[in-house]
Amino acid sequence: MVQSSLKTPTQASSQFHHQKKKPKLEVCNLNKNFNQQHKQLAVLKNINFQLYESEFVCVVGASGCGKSTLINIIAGLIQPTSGEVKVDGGIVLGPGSDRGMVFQNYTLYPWLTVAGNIGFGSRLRSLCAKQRKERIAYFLEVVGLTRFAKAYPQQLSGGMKQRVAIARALANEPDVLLMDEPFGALDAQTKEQMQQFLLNLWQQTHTTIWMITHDVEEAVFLSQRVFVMSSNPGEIKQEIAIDLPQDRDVEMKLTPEFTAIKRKVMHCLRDC
Ligand SMILES: Nc1ncnc2c1ncn2[C@@H]1O[C@H](COP(=O)(O)OP(=O)(O)OP(=O)(O)O)[C@@H](O)[C@H]1O
Repeated sequence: MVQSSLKTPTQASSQFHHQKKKPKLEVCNLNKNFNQQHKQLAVLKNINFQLYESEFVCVVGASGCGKSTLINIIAGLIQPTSGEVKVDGGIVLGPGSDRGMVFQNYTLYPWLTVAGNIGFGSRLRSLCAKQRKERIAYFLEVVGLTRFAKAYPQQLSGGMKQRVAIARALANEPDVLLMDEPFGALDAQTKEQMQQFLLNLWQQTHTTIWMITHDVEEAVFLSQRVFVMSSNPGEIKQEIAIDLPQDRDVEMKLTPEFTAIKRKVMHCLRDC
């Protein structure tokens, strides 16, 4: 049942406190070189990190530092030059339904309705019709789009499309949700609404999330840890713990505590 796989905030936060055991996602000694003009370009160098169950981690770094290359390797879309990625201890050899993906540019299927898009994942398609219908209905409700179940993507706003993309990824119950600048194409107001939406969703489901963003404020607002990447080659230069209460709303962005952490991340980025 869908409901049983989602945790109440209380269950989720108690789980969060004894999480530091087995990583959900692990990246070990990872390097990636590309051939550019007959030379080997080292794009990623010695990337190592662990992501634990129910964590929300954001990655920031200058354009071209290798963030997309890294997420594509974790997704299994490209192979590393050396090193490995593990999900729940198993080595990633290619794309898989254990990793959900949400990209900046809405990757919905235009010929499917909202409900059809949400029900598209391979884990969902393996369910019987009744269970599948229930799960689609549940996730339509979670993202507030029940009324739009029969609409097509072209009839939706940018924020709604991204909510469908997030619902589609979550409905497939991935072990890790990978997001590549999911709100990068949205206007400032919609982006802020979507940040709050994602945070509320994470507080309900406590899905393990690894997200790339260019927006330092967004990274601090959403995550518990921020990885700052340097360029040429791309390395994780620093990991900054976001020591803010778990219950967050946009007003928090105006507090001195929030501003102090944001400044720390920005300085770290500048020094990279
Ligand atoms: N297939 C490829 N072949 C050769 N070089 C590549 C390839 N893909 C990426 N690169 C190079 O790797 C580097 C990192 O690119 P990547 O897209 O991962 O950076 P990024 O941090 O995601 O950038 P942005 O924030 O602008 O999206 C760049 O110098 C890019 O030119």
